[in-house]
Amino acid sequence: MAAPALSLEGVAVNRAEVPVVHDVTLDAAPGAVTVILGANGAGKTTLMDGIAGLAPVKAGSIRLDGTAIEKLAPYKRARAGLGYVEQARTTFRTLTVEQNLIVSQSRDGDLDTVYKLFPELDKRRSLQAGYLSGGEQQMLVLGRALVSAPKVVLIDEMSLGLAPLVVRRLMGTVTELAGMGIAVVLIEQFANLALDVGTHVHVLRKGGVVFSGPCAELRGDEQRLHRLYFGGPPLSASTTDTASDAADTATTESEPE
Ligand SMILES: Nc1ncnc2c1ncn2[C@@H]1O[C@H](COP(=O)(O)OP(=O)(O)OP(=O)(O)O)[C@@H](O)[C@H]1O
Repeated sequence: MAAPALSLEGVAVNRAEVPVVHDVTLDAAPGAVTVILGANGAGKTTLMDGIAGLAPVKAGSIRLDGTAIEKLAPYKRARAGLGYVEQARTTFRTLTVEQNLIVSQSRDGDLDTVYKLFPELDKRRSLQAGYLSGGEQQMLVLGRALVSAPKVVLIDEMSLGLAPLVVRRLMGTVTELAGMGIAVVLIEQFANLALDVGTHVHVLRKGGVVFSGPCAELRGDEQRLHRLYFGGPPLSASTTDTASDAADTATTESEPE
């Protein structure tokens, strides 16, 4: 694997003084999609907020291209190359599509790349963002992350409330972002869609990582995913053995306390 663009070691994140995420260690490689899965309330958004500086990191280290960022203000993390596509799908509704992109643009950011990726936005450059459809707004949010010329993009539940066709279209875009050399970290409610575009996956339960391994190992295995999300009796030895044999990189699976 290439040297990680984003590297977390022993990270703990609080919400309103309450410990939510604990001891998370993971890497995200440039040019790859790293998937974070877990049930509602597992701590996925809290982890993303911790990485972006919107929730306090109480322990551990977060490195972006080798530089520690866990103590930096959110805007400094953004400047260092961290893009964050939040669940809230925020745009400046009264600004045009183009103005929305310009306010997020960094010196190295390129609007043409966004318009090429999203011809829908190209056609609506002069339209106020508030008039865009849900899918187009999500494209604009992704576009805003892209014009900041990021090394890493965190994407939190971009499919929320969107039609399946639009979600598939956006998943294709995620692959294209990785193709540009960006390290993408993807949280997604539709686990199988995420596992299709991802290379590595980490499953969170009760704020801790209970599985880390190749996406291929969990793809299509609803039973195993369900057990990882919610706990339960261990799978039969033969099932576990087969899955482990298929893995081409290290897999770890553990139970939270
Ligand atoms: N601002 C907050 N103050 C206190 N507790 C919070 C706050 N935000 C989230 N939590 C709690 O932290 C835990 C993790 O929430 P989080 O949103 O990170 O989970 P998630 O895995 O992203 O869930 P979902 O898939 O539903 O978005 C939950 O128990 C939640 O109630």
